Amino acid sequence: MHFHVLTLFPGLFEAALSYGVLGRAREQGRLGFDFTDIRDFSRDRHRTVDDRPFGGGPGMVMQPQVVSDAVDHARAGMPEDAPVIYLSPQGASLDHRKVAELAELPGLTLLCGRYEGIDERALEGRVDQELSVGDYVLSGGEFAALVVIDAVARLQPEVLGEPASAEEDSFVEGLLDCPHYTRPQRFEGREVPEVLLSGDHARIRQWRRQQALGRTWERRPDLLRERGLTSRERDLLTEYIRENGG
Ligand SMILES: Nc1nonc1C(=O)N[C@@H]1CC[C@H](O)C1
Repeated sequence: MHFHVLTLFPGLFEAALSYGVLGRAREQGRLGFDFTDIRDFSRDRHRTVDDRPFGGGPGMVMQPQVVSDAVDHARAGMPEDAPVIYLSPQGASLDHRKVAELAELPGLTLLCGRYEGIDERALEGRVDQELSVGDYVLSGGEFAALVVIDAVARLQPEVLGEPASAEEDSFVEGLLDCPHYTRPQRFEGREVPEVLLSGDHARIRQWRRQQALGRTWERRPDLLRERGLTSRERDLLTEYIRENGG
């Protein structure tokens, strides 16, 4: 999968995408990245990219011509059906369903704003989707773009060492993840749940599913309401609630 990032700070991405599974996938050619400095498309000798907002008010707005030309440059090198996505609080909420949808695409062009944002005419003329990583305001779209890249890239085949782990992540089944343990068996007086030491894989699978159901019920009941439960899951959750004094 190929990503083209449009930003005023291309250097910010180099280090962030050089570590862990993403760094390895990049080295192995399983993920491709291009970074374009939006400022390269300014037409004045001061390389200006922003200006004061019409109607007054605080802050600055990114100019439509600079942004539009930068998007055109990026789009020319991307597959036809690679959407241009603008990161902004005004966008649709990024969730697992949206991530899974984006992961099916041949590529993504990610447009990162700064200041108060980008002139609306550039967005109307060049942007396919607006996405928000949360209901708060960041200083730029770059960290939001990194969230999208990480979440989408890890769903690509062979990016994760063990593909199964992507399937078992939180939200894949609309549930939060179960708790995880490693050595030592006893830490500060706390034991690893006996079932995980049993070697009984069917029992372990059931316990993990029950823990995921229970934690989702306790911490994110909204996800359960949205997802619904099979009768088997309902039985597991009922037993969890009984055993955990819910
Ligand atoms: N929340 C978010 N999800 O995606 N992007 C944001 C976000 O806060 N963007 C900033 C708003 C103005 C500045 O230009 C960049």
